[in-house]
Amino acid sequence: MLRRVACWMQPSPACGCRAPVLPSRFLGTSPRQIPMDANFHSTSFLEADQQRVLITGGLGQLGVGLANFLRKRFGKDNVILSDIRKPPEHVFLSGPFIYSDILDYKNLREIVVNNRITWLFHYSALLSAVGEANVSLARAVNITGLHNVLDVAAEHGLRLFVPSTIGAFGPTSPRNPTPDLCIQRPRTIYGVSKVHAELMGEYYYYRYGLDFRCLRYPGIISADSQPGGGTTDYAVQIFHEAVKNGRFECNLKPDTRLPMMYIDDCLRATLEVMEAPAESLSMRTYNINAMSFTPAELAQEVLKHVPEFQVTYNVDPVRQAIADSWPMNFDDSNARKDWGWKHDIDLPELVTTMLNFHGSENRVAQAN
Ligand SMILES: NC(=O)C1=CN([C@@H]2O[C@H](COP(=O)(O)OP(=O)(O)OC[C@H]3O[C@@H](n4cnc5c(N)ncnc54)[C@H](O)[C@@H]3O)[C@@H](O)[C@H]2O)C=CC1
Ligand SMILES: CC(=O)[C@H](N)C(=O)O
Repeated sequence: MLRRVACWMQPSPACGCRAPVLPSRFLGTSPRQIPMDANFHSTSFLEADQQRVLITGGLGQLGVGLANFLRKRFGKDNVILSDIRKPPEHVFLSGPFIYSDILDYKNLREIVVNNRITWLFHYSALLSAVGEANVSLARAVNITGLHNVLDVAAEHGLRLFVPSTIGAFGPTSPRNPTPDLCIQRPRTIYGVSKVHAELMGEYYYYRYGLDFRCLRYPGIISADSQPGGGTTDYAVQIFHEAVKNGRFECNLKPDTRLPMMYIDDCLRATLEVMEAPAESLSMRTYNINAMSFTPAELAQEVLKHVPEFQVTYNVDPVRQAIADSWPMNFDDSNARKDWGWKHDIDLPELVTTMLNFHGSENRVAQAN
């Protein structure tokens, strides 16, 4: 018995004992358990080169950008965006879109089978602030939904990417900097569900051989998509308001320091870790980082381009309490060492890029 348990505690089944079996719900109506090496989902070598990708929760801040990015790599028709919301026309016309509710296991399985999916990027989630406003929904989507995704991925031999977050740490974690491995006792349902995702993914890797890969993202800043209800949202909204109104009311205190990243770096990191050779990964979950700033520092940088810009502060106590428990700086040295992670965009380039985007949008809007 002890020998069997020890087998799935090792990353590779080198000990010569039986391959691990899949959890029982993989078997549909059959009571039998099928060994993982049964190979009933085998693909030819040629097919294995051409990934077929599914993105869940793809209509949020990050999913459409990820789809565009992956379509350049794998071809438009090989990347399917999915969500429970109705896509805007430009997204619907830009490539395959499908309805997928991650709480519906059979629907998820049908999509994976019918589309011969090989890689799954699991983006569906309720973020930190909306999660606190609706804990039971956050628990369902972020935890039960994850279980469905893990099972489908393990059953069909998918490579699975699940993003985690700086929010997976809490007030008892070291905050400046926060290493990959340390105490994780988050105080939000979002953070708790992400720690759960990290641990379950790692467990499925050791137990069932699931190729689970996970990055802890900092707050992500994007120009052409809106944030979905998080604590770091201010760092996206500030640019829109600076260009449109010349002023911004910030819901965090001026000295609240958080790790942040421009979306292009985030999406590149995501593809890089998915393409990294398995032997280069010493862990299944990595911190990634680019920059770290406070609202006051960000406002100062914006002021260099918009001299009349004014910031006021009207602190949201829920978001402030969350931010005060999160990392201030993120230690991503393992990602840099293992698979060569390197960010491109620092604060000055971020501000120029964001203001240029919103400036040109504004000029187009005024001209029309
Ligand atoms: N945006 C950020 O700053 C960061 C994001 N992340 C993670 O990256 C992922 C993507 O983030 P965002 O795009 O910002 O999130 P978002 O909140 O903007 O989008 C999440 C999407 O999930 C969908 N969704 C909700 N319930 C669903 C269900 N039952 N079935 C299928 N889809 C459902 C929503 O309709 C929404 O389009 C999330 O897992 C998030 O935790 C991690 C750290 C930072
Ligand atoms: C950092 C995140 O995970 C997200 N943007 C949030 O603020 O909830």
